[in-house]
Amino acid sequence: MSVYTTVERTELAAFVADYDIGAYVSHRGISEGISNTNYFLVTERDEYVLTLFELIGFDDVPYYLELMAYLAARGVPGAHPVADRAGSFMKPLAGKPAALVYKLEGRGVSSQPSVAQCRAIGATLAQLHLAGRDFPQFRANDRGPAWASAAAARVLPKLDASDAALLREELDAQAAHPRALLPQGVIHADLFVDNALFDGDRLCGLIDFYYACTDALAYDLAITLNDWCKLADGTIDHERAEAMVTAYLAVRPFAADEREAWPRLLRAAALRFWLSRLVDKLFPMPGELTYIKDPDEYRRLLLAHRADPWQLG
Ligand SMILES: Nc1ncnc2c1ncn2[C@@H]1O[C@H](COP(=O)(O)OP(=O)(O)OP(=O)(O)O)[C@@H](O)[C@H]1O
Ligand SMILES: N[C@@H](CCO)C(=O)O
Repeated sequence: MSVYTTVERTELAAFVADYDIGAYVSHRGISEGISNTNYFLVTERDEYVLTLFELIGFDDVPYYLELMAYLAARGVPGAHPVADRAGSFMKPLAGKPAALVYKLEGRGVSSQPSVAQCRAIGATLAQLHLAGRDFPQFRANDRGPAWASAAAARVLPKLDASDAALLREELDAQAAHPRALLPQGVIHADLFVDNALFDGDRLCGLIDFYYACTDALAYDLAITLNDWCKLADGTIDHERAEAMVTAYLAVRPFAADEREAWPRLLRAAALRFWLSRLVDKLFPMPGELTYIKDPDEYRRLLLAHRADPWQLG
């Protein structure tokens, strides 16, 4: 359920009147999604998604919306925010930061996407990285190395000896090769299967840019690959993975240092979600909107990448 803030018809009709999008017709809550309140909104002119940000503050929301507009203007298929008559993408609604984006066609894909879908995501991620190169704003990764050390300090006392050793070893291995030295740019940072809409094998667009930041570009491909290409047993489906990487590299070839770092980046990406899921599981926040996903999925993936490093030829 993802309607945390209820908005009444009259309130929304007044909100819509600040935009040049035709008069309010109807709205209904969207059940998918975890962090924000989302509604489908119909006006006399078109259909939109209205998001009320539950966990992101007024100061932070504009970065994401301006990035989404910037990427969409450069042809990256994805959610495109709508500006109000004053030119702003964000407006307060029910005391929360809120935004309208154009509704994309398509629907979410299954947890085991097709090879063609993986290829489309690889190519589009590379396109996003190229399009974002000159985006003028910088945002540090909230889930970067400093966060990882702090998160590890919290969870380590609660892990068994073997998991604690794995976590310590992996953090040390990653710290010895800082990703900050690799080519940097805007990354999506959470391009999981639930953040892309497809019509069959045709990609309609990317959504949920709310972890986007500046970080190593190749790391973003590693995050994406881990989710799109993982099998239920925690190993990687090589056919899907090859398709995604080949499609990415055809648009944006890796530099030599990215190729060398690749096996380590796959581990870094697995570590990041193992850690965030561990924190959510071990320190559930009463009343907080956290849906707990299985940390073990990512521990298994980390172990698989350590046992079978993928060296790019
Ligand atoms: N631009 C869009 N066009 C069509 N549908 C959208 C769009 N944006 C969001 N949706 C729909 O709304 C659902 C929830 O969106 P989203 O995943 O961004 O939720 P969230 O709560 O903001 O994020 P998260 O799930 O990461 O916490 C999506 O699964 C999708 O069905
Ligand atoms: N994609 C994340 C949750 C939302 O960021 C995960 O699966 O752990």
